[in-house]
Amino acid sequence: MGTALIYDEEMTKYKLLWVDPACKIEVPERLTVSHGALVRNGLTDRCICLPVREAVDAEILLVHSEEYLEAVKQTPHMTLEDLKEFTLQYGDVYFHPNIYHCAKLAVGSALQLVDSVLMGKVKNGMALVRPPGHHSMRSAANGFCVFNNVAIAAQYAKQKYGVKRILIVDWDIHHGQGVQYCFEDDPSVLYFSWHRYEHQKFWPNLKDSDYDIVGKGEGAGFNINVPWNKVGMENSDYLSVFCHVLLPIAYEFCPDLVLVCAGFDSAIGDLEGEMCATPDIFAHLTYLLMNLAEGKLCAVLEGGYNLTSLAQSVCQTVQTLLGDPLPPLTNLTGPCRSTLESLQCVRAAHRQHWSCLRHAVDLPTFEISTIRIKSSGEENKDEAEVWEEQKSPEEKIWPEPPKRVSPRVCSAVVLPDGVVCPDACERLSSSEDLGPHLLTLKKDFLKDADDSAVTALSRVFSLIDKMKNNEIRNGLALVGDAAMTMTCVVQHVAAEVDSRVFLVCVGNGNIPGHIIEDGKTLVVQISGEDTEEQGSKYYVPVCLKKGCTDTSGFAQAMFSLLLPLGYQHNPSLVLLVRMPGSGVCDIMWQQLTALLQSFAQGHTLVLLQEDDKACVGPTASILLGNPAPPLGQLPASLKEDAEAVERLRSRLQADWNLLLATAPENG
Ligand SMILES: NCCCNCCCCCC(O)(O)C(F)(F)F
Ligand SMILES: [Zn+2]
Repeated sequence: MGTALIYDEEMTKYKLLWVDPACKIEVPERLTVSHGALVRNGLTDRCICLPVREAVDAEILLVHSEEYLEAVKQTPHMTLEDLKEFTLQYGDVYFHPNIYHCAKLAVGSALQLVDSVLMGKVKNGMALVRPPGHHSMRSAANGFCVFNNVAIAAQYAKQKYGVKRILIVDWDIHHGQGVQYCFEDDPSVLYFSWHRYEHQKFWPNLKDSDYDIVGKGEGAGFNINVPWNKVGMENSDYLSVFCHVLLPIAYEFCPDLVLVCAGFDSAIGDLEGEMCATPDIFAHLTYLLMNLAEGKLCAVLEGGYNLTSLAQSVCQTVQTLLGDPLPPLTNLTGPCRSTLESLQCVRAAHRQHWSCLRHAVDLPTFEISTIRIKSSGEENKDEAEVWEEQKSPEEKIWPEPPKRVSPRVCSAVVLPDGVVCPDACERLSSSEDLGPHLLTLKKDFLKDADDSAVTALSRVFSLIDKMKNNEIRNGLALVGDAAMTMTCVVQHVAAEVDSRVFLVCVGNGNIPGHIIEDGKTLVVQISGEDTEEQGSKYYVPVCLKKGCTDTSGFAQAMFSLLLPLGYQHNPSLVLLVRMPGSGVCDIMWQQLTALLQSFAQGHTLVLLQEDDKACVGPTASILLGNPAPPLGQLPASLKEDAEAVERLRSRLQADWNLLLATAPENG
């Protein structure tokens, strides 16, 4: 199944007709440059382009009041003066004779996208729309928004398809208060938003946007606000919020559909957001959401005002939806202090609502956001602050996101004769010669191994060589001795200068010390064996009381340990080994295999032990880019497991600061 793209140039046919500094950034070119970039990068040809349609009244009334809809209906016939008059009743928004038509198309585009995903015609998609939607409320336009495209899409999905749980992720730099108000008492819609807040000093200046607003009544816990109290946030900040807040809760919630308020004013270069995250971060944010709801993800454009970073971010998002390998994220320096304070506060506010947070170390709730803004007048600001505001933020520059090339072959496999090669995988031909390096290895490691083991190892090595040359994206090998093969592979790869291996070992089995000491190989071992005391900076033994059968403990280790470590290690190869008798369930194994494709541009080598040949099919399915099945709503993990993971994180976070989720006590 493909990726839908919905766009129509009709939605460029309205603009600001008078002087209004607050609205002048919302221009038609936002859509034309975004779509133009997709065309130029050959991405529109790879998508399924769906036609737009106008939303009908009944669909708009899923969220908005009749009186508001009636009022907006009058705008096409208004004179310029009437339009100005009409606009005055709302904030930071403008009307135009054609905006009602475009607003219906924007809603209709979102609904077309939901239809095509939920009817199984496409696997995911993006709608490039204007006017945006997430600020508009039941009876009010606001913040360039007329109808709440994504909120209507959520209600529509519930009503028409009986969707039980919907996750809305709003990565626009502004708080989508319209979405929050629409679902604040609704436990079937989990709304997550991060937004520039600066202790309520930033638009829309609402106390309702703070971290302690968690939803009401039945909806308590289903509204997550992550305030950015400083500008200049980077990729590390965004990733740490995904790893330590959004993903654990989202997996516990287990949505049937994911909607994204895809605003790109949170990217570098945008004068509204003033953040420093680069466009390629959206490739990762999109990917991290694609293993929820079996990949049913609908992204709808919201904001984004720097036409260069907007176009690049849109392309990064669509390329990920199409299944292209993710770009490497370099120099992740870890979250800043302000982010840690926000993380700490949000996790504290939601602890009582989500079991994944229940055992988090005791979290004092910072009073950071109770620093109320002094009375809004200038008189309280010292001249430095006033000057600061008047100084225009300097022109940001950033590198063009790297090209993301899909190798000719996605998945290559090495299987013993008699084991069927899964569809769409390429079996490595047995003609591969025994590389020279092997003969030395044979002496060192394989002296007593039989020829079939040596042959299998030579083929595994050629899988690695093909990944290095980007001839294949990933590989899977069914071998006689997974542990021995693992050791040889690490040895082989570590011998190369700029190689770094991320070894994830599921199940019991000892990891030879010598493969860890050079700092090029980071090992995370998830098992039921208590090997904690042997931990080091590069060897992270996660031991789960009930072993790998415990999905909650396993999932928690995945998000709060494995993801941050993997991002910070930034490997050139991911080696995923399933030890015999690990007890890990297939779905968890598939989720892990999927998640690890965030690293090394998808160059994952999976090693399975021969008697695990039943895992070949399910593993290959994920390596081929199919979404992992849902884990189901996750119960609380065992207290001692959660505490064990927390102890590991606190031991490791000095070396790996993406693990941090609380602000250090000292000043
Ligand atoms: N310096 C100009 C002040 C502008 N204040 C209003 C900002 C509205 C943001 C709208 C948006 O980006 O959130 C949307 F996604 F809805 F388009
Ligand atoms: Zn915005």
